[in-house]
Order: sequence, then structure tokens, then C-alpha cells
Amino acid sequence: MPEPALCFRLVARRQGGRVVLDGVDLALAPGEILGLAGVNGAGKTTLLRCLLDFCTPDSGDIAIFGVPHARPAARRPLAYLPERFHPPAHLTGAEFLAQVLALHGQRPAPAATAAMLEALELDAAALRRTARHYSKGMTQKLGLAATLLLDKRLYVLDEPASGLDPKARALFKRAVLARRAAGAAVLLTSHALADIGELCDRIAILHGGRIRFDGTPAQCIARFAAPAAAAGATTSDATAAGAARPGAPGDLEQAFLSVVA
Ligand SMILES: Nc1ncnc2c1ncn2[C@@H]1O[C@H](COP(=O)(O)OP(=O)(O)OP(=O)(O)O)[C@@H](O)[C@H]1O
Repeated sequence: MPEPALCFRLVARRQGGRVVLDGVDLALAPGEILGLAGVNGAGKTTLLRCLLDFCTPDSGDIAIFGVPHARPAARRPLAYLPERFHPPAHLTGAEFLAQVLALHGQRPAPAATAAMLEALELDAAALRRTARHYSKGMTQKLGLAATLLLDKRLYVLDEPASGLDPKARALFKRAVLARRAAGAAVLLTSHALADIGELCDRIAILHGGRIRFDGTPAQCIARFAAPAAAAGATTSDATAAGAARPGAPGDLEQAFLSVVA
């Protein structure tokens, strides 16, 4: 069995006087896309911050490809896009991309860069402008391009589709699938359950400090959305909740709401 790309074991952390993570167990296999969902404040970003060693768990273990996460070498195969991505305002997009590649010891890769910019429809003219002139969506696309251009085995993306329009979301999903096709693992957080349902092999729902569900989106729907539909929801209720057709995007939302109720 291949070494998991990521393994959280009983990770706990208190923050601001309250327990945010209360024994999180979660694993991610190479070549897998895992969507981490949870209500606002559930602790998704805190879990990622623990993984990146930006904060220290009170207890538990985290391993990246079998190496304890706090060792700098453990994080070398990993690229991270933070929830609030702010490129240096004085750099042009092109300068920023070049600096990120250099920081990670990667040579400039004009062909790969051009392909990524095309894949995300990031305007070449925009790359010549400084980041202070970017819209929110363009800034996010720049962050995605910089992250996904890195040749890594693991991508950790905190709300990567935030601020993207529907077309850009579709492009982003295609770019992530291309990384998976190349064998990489992806851990992403999102409030867009339709995106998780479409993109992710598995969904993990963090609630009350623990992972309350971990499985495929279809399993989540079958376990948590289907019973509600079968247990006497009227047709109009079910339709309103998106539960009329098994596997409809609204089903995952309904299942999620059952898990966090
Ligand atoms: N530095 C901090 N000090 C104290 N409390 C914090 C700190 N950072 C986050 N918190 C609190 O920890 C909890 C978890 O926050 P976190 O940002 O991890 O949640 P999240 O699931 O990512 O939320 P969202 O979906 O809104 O981004 C929240 O109650 C938050 O207010």
C-alpha cells in the first residue's frame, strides 16, 4: 500500500479558549482529491495551519508522506494556497510567478507557465501589471497559477475557488484534475458543496472538532440525504432541497446539513 500523502491522527488544538480540533483523524492517498467541508469557524483553516506548522497541535500527529510534519523536509513536496492570498502589490504577476518558482528551486518554465495561464484564462497583459491593479478573481487566479505550477506531490488549497466566476471555477477544476492525473494528491477546503461533489473523490466534514463524515460524495448523500427524502419529506420539500434526483448537486448540501445539524 502506498504511503499516505497526508495522515492526521487524533489532532487536537484549543484556540481562543475553546477546543477547535478535538481529535481529528484523516488521511489522504496519493492521486486523490479530498474536499474538507465544515461550517464557518469549524476549524478547517486551523487544521491546515497545523499541517503547515504555522501553529502547533496540543496533541496528535501529522505526517506528510510518512514524515512528521514539523520537519521542514516533510513540507517540501507540498504547495499551499492560503485562504486569503495577497501577492506583493508592487510585483507584476509575471514577477510573482517567477519568484515563487525560484523560491521552490524550480527553473522558469515558459511552456508550462503559458499552458497554465491559458488553462486559467489569466490574461497575458494582466501579468505585466502590478498585482495592486488586480481584481479579486484575477488575484485568486494568480495564486492558483503560482501554486499549481509548482511541481509537487501534494497541493493544499484553502477555499481555492473563492472569488472565481462560474467560468473560472470550471477552469480551476480542470487544472486541479490535471494535477491529479499527474499523480498528485489534493486537499482543499470549500463551502461550495457542488464543487466538492463534482471534483473530489472524497468529502470529509469537520464539525464539533471532529471528522463527522469521511467518504465519497455519493456515500454521503446515500447515508445522510436519502433517508431524509425517504422519511416523509413532501415532494415540494424534497425538490426545494434538491433531493428529488439522487445525486443532484443539492443532495450533498442536504446531506451536509444533516451531518452538521
Ligand atoms: N489566531 C486565533 N486565535 C484565536 N481564535 C482563533 C484564531 N484563529 C481562528 N480562531 C478561531 O478558531 C475557530 C476556527 O477557525 P477557522 O478559521 O479554523 O475555521 P474555518 O472552518 O476555516 O472557518 P471559515 O469557513 O469561516 O473560513 C474559530 O472560532 C475562529 O474564530
